[in-house]
Amino acid sequence: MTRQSRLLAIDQGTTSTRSLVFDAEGRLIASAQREFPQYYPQAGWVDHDPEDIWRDAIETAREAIAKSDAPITAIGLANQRETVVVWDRATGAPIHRAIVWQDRRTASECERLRDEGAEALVRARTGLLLDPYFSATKLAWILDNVSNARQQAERGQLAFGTIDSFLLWRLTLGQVHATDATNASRTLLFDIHRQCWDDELLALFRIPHGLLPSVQDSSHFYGATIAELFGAPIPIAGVAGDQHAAMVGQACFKPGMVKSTYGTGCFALRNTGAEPASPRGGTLTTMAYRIEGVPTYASEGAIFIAGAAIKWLRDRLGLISDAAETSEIAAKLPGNHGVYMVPAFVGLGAPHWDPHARGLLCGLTLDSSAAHIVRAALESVAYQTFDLMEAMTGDGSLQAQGKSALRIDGGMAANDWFCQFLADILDAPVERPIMLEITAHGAAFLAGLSTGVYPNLAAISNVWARGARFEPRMAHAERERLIEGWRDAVRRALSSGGEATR
Ligand SMILES: Nc1ncnc2c1ncn2[C@@H]1O[C@H](COP(=O)(O)OP(=O)(O)O)[C@@H](O)[C@H]1O
Ligand SMILES: O=P(O)(O)OC[C@H](O)CO
Repeated sequence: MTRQSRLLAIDQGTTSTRSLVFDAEGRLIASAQREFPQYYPQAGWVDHDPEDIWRDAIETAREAIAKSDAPITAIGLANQRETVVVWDRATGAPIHRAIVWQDRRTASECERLRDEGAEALVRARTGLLLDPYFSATKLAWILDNVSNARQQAERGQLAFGTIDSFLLWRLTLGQVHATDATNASRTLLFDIHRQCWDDELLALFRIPHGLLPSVQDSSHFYGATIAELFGAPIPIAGVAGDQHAAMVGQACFKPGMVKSTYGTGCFALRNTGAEPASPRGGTLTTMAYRIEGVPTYASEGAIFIAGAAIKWLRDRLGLISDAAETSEIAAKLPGNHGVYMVPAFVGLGAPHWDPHARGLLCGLTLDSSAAHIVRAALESVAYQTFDLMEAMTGDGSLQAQGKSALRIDGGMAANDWFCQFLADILDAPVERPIMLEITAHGAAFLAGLSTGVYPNLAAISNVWARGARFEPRMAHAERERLIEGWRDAVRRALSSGGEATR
């Protein structure tokens, strides 16, 4: 291990962009972060301005590099997944705002394709479902709705990418048009078994092949940044979708290991090894990571709203002024008083996959207070995780997977009350690493792996360090009662009147 190595991770998330410098022992040396605007042009639509993302990526990277005590060995990128950017190859200018993973504008197109019987093909090739969450229908929407876009795409004048591809293009001034296998696996266009773009899927979604980036390993030399950006070229040596980077950051390298990341949404991934698991109960089959050409697969449960519910309490309801207050507010209550929140603000993801579900608060009485609503928001994220585990294992327990602890990270993992409640509801221990910036850590690890900072995955496992462990301590009957109350609330929120759609 090279002692003076410094790895820069750029973690481009849904609500903020941050750059962090780590040393080879995994210590955080420097960081910088910016929140950026969210655009909601219509109900259920969510856009980002790619220029905001580019500006923040560069500014935070420059700031972190300036604070670093040694030169940067390599850069790793982690990014919000599925979000679509289309840009002009000649100018690098986006032709439309980025359409964000949370955006539901293509729900009816997905329903049309499902009615035509396309879901079996999609499920078999990609491990995913026909849901507006994924990239393909968003990309087709841009081609169909921006004047001349389809013609330009067919003439090879445009490029498509998830956020990683767009940043790679800009960092290398158009020399690199690439993505990694984890990001590709979220587009609905990539065959996860053959590890290539799939012509039948491209035809189904009407996507010209010439738009697509090349697909590389997650740990790979992608190219070097142009010298003008950071004073000297720096190799870009790792790329992964943020949830996959978190798998690496949590050192979930053995089959059966599970991590759950609580940022804007919550994404639980279980390593299934060299073979893709058959999807069950509304979970997805996806890549964990791809290293030296060898794919490692994962089962995934995706919850669209986790920390975003806490942000909503702060920004829209004004019930709190800081997310961190929620831990103490919830802890002061003896119970939830029968109040539940189903934060289906953008529909429900796994295991229900109901884009038309909408959020609700229920069980309110004249006794209910703001504190009950705050607690209900925190509780909802734990119940949703239980639903994911249940979908993955059949009974909600982590023990059923032969592993006893769930490794968690992301903004909400800082909340002790939430961590304890999660352990109680899952009836399993929850482990939180010392380093909560696990996504960025994973991106740095991937860059360090391809530049010789780490010889192998075992060296990365050695860097992972547990910060806290929460043991389940809730009585069985209480847990059952709470989960039953949650199930009742979810039935009310589903658009199909209580039946899970898949
Ligand atoms: N102490 C806390 N308790 C509950 N939620 C929190 C806490 N701190 C941050 N959050 C929530 O976590 C989210 C930020 O986490 P982060 O991992 O930075 O998200 P992202 O990468 O999606 O932008 C925000 O939605 C915020 O509301
Ligand atoms: O920005 P995050 O951390 O909420 O992650 C977003 C996911 O990648 C969407 O699939």
